[in-house]
Amino acid sequence: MSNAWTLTRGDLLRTEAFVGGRWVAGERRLAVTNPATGALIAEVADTTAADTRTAIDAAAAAMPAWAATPAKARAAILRRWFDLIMANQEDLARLMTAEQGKPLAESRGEIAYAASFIEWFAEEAKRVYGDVIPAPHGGQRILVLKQPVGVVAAITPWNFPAAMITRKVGPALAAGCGIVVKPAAQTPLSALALAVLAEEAGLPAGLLSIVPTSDARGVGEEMTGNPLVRKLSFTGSTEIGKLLYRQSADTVKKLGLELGGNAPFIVFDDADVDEAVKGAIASKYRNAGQTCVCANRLYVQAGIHDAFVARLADAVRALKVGDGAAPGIEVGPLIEEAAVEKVERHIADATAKGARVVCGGARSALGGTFFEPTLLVGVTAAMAVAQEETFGPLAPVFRFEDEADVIAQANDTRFGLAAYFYARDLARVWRVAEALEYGIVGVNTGLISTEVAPFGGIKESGVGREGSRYGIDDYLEIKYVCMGLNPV
Ligand SMILES: NC(=O)c1ccc[n+]([C@@H]2O[C@H](COP(=O)([O-])OP(=O)(O)OC[C@H]3O[C@@H](n4cnc5c(N)ncnc54)[C@H](O)[C@@H]3O)[C@@H](O)[C@H]2O)c1
Ligand SMILES: O=C[C@H](O)CS(=O)(=O)O
Repeated sequence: MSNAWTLTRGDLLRTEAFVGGRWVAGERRLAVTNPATGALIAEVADTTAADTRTAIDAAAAAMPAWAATPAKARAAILRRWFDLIMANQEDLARLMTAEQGKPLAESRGEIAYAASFIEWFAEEAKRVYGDVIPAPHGGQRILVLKQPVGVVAAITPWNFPAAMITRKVGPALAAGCGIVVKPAAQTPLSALALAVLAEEAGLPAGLLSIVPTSDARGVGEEMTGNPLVRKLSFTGSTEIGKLLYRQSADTVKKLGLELGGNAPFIVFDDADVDEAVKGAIASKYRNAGQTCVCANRLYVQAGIHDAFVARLADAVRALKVGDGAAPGIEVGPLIEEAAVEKVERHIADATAKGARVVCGGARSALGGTFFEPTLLVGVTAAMAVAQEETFGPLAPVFRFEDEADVIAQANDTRFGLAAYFYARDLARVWRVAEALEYGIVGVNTGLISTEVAPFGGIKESGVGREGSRYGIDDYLEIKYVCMGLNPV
């Protein structure tokens, strides 16, 4: 590892791929660099579609014994994995900050969040209940069984290199499935380290594979085309989600799609302004604005607009930008140059159409992919930020007059993942929470991420839910058994 850190457990920095229970070096290598410094961290095995096929075959072979394992025994292995992840939280956080760039405090938080899905689904594994239904005819028994869906393929993004993986692997293994994971090429190290600990926890060989690759298209085609794969779980952009949706049609796979967002963040006149500012900072600038549930549009009612903007500007200016490995850093680098260019494009488009920069607005003097936390006012629906997901540290503020108007504006998007609003009038809270067309609504809070709640979007933000007691359903098939008791 070529940056300043050392790991307590050096074996957590794995560069081989984990394929069908074997660590394989592969013929090609994939470079992993630190977005804060540009330094090479490691070169990992660059796997192929053939490796993915091998992993799928291994998962199919390992599944029957795993599905036949008593749920309590499966749960015990998942629990041991949870314990190992938490025992190695610091090393895993350092790896994550090195490859993804988020501040170390956020990485520690993500490791705990990622582990919580393993803990949660270890418990859910023991509660996969069926039904016995009163038969309409005598001499019959009607049963409903729930069985594992089959081999699962997962494709995950770079912005949450651990949590987006355990949010899929947890329920898959709990349900009795095997799973093959293709992490983002930018952040494979966290995924491989999780596999080291899964193996240590006693997960039987073949049930989990991690296939880093520079050939996302080829591996994706294997995952979506291989008939042994019965479910595809994807987290990433809506554009790629639609592509994978189409590719999965020929083998009629179950799909879990966690896609892009365009979250409105609405502040009504009766809001607690200080709390709203705290929520806006938490929602907008977490992971340098690179989360699917980041506030993407801030709507502020006319009566408190100026007071809110002034206090938000003070808070934005106070954010500490730098290498996430350094103490006290709150905003790290963006993942790559293209991400910075998108933020610049959104700012240029907005200011050209009349918006004003209150603070930030340009690349950081730190250079590289660091960008100044930015606040714009005078933003309108005619600007790109109104319809496109910025995925960077840019907060565009729209002024609004009345509730019906702002709900119409907030819902005027093809996305429907997360929305937030601050208000204290109880009738308004109910009206607005029910009127917003989103899978997730935060009321008087900017942070909604937890394993106990169903996470997912509507419209072009996706299909299905992850986490919560609902999250295991998509990894199960329902079988109806009609049992005649009068043998002919
Ligand atoms: N809804 C959610 O829970 C959620 C969570 C995180 C990120 N996201 C979204 O993801 C996007 C940012 O992440 P990203 O840049 O990694 O997204 P992305 O869609 O570019 O990549 C996501 C994953 O898909 C893979 N991929 C890319 N092209 C592929 C192809 N042709 N076939 C198969 N796989 C392919 C990538 O290698 C990566 O592993 C944003 O839109 C964000 O909103 C959504
Ligand atoms: O980027 C999307 C993730 O799902 C964010 S989180 O789960 O809300 O932390």
